[in-house]
Amino acid sequence: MPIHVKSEIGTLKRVMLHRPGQELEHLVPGELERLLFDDIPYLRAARQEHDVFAGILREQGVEVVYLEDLMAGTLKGRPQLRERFIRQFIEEGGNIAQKFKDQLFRLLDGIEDERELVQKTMAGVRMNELKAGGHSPLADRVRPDSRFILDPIPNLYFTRDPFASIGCGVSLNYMYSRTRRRETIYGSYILEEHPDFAGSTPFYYRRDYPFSIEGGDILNLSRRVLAVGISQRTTPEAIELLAQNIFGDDTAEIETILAFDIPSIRAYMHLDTVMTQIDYDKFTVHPGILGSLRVYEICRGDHRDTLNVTELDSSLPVILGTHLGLDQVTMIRCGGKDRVASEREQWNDGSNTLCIAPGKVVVYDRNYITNGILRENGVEVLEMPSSELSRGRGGPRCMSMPLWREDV
Ligand SMILES: NC(=[NH2+])NCCC[C@H](N)C(=O)O
Repeated sequence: MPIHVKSEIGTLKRVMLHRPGQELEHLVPGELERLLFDDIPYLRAARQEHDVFAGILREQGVEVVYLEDLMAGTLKGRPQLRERFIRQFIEEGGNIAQKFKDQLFRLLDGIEDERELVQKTMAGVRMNELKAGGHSPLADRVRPDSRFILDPIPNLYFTRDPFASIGCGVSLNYMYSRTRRRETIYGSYILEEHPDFAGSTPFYYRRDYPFSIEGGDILNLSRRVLAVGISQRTTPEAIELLAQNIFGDDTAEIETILAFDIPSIRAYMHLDTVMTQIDYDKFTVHPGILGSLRVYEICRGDHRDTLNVTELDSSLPVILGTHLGLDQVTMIRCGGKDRVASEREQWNDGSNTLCIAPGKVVVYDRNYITNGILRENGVEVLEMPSSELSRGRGGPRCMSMPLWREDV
């Protein structure tokens, strides 16, 4: 089995990352909001930070695989698949891409090396790269060279979101924003065509389903319990479909899905932006969600495809404790008691820790107050530099997709 993730904390053995590329250099001020960035990271420094991240993981015995390499490996030596990929990519690239689809195809197909081809699809294609001319004489004058024929995909370094490992299967997601939808094309080719994955991975969600769901909302609490955020990105309808598919798969061990209804705002974005598990009995949490959080328990219904849903009325630590079989669960507040620190560190993903073994996490160095509190609670904290990567509003958990964790 190529995927095996039955907890949030089991020793991490294999993880998928994406090293930020040219797509970040294609961010421009007028497009930041649409492309879900708050600033333009300095690519060189962002890559250095990312390499430190990968280095920390390797030092801890984790095998790091890169999205771009898996994708290139999928296409290698398969001209028909390669052609299908390019055509699909252009097809889903929006209206302007349709207008220039033949030129785009020639440009992309002309890139021989698979890895370079994949990186080019990520980076986007500008008007002045096409030798065309004359097709949009008015638009060309109004919006010259800087215009993108194929948009860049700058959020790719958040590999957590387009697909999510659940047990031995995956949820291949339908993304909330148009700007992130093509990210899941890579996942679909890798999972369906790469020799290491093809044929052995059950899908619990598919990218052509109509309701949005993103990996940052999916937490593997234990082999039997999955937590999913209802958020800006993930709809309750998507969670119902996910639940039906999981419960319909006899090989899946999950018996309960907890749906956490978190406020639908950008600062909270995904469940993992406000809560992550860091040890058997410890979680980080943004205090902002504690008051108003509603939690629903979803189990198999009495008939095929039906679901039983109950609203739980206990507090968050009690709910987590009950479902993990623990007497007590410690919730560590991001930023501690200081409200300013807690809002600031939450904004910079202080709660978004990547747990690589029980009680051992990778975090951003800039969230020094939260990191100090984690240490006081006996957690081993491995810090990575974070000036540039944090500008994309995601932390170490968002930047990693575990493929294999040891069982706990
Ligand atoms: N799992 C996460 N929290 N991912 C963070 C993704 C950040 C990205 N800029 C977005 O808005 O989609």
